[in-house]
Amino acid sequence: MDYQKIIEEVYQEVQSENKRGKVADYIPELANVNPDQFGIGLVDLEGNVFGVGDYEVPFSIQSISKVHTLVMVFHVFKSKLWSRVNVEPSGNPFNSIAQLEFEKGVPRNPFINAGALVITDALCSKFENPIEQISAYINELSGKSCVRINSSVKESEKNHAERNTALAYFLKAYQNFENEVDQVLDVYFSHCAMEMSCLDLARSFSFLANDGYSIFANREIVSESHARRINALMLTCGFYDEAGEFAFRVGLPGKSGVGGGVAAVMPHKFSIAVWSPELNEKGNSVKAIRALELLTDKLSFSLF
Ligand SMILES: NC(=O)CC[C@H](N)C(=O)O
Repeated sequence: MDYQKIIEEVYQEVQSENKRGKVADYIPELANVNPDQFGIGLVDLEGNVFGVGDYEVPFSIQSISKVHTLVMVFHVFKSKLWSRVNVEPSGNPFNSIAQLEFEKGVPRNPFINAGALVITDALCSKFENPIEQISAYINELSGKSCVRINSSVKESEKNHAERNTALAYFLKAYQNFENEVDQVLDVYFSHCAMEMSCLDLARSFSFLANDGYSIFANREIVSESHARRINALMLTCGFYDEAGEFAFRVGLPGKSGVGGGVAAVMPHKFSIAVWSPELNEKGNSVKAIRALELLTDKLSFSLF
């Protein structure tokens, strides 16, 4: 399979269609990125890498980091975690407050903000220095030291943290939050403000395409059955209230972030990350989703 040729074709087609969206500005620092950037990085299970466009430019991974933090806790907490977070698609925006109250403080899934805050809280209970642990973990998955926390993005989000702070206090009111709200939010904003390139991000997701074994870390990260469950969660919940649409159009487990990135896996074949900062109204990258749709069309396979 000539992945390089295929992603170059996809890149050209998406560029010529030039579908536009709007860069996230509720985190003001994110609005300062050049909206024309666009990159695709793909890694196969032998470790061959393929890339086109801005695939080596670091960008803000935002909610894609929720997959890494979930994996860290999945391993440690096993089934106990699932009394604190559900595994159902939310059908609501990622920062919905109404749904959390309606469901009595148990978030729908680990990828909406409320669920990710529970996961980050669990990491704070487990580790003395969670930020360092998360960075080291992602570096290990990528097989190199590539994670950098952009402190301007972190501070920018901290200064506009009303909704996430409200979600954290709601969780605390329902006794689903063990640590101090400010401490957990600081760790959460830090992992959202991590920057990586498409290529390094694709490397960090490779184990999910490979039954849990990372060829970059040279070890089993999670068991084969856990890898299947994490992929199921990405397929059903990875794109918030657009998860159905992504499964319909693309058909791969994946996760988006408001920095404009999408990471996805084709089990037993490859992992891929696509980045373009302009978003649709659901907070997902317009060009990244289109690129993945064209890719699975050209490959004539997806999960289905
Ligand atoms: N969907 C996202 O990428 C949201 C992440 C962002 N840091 C937030 O908490 O709002």
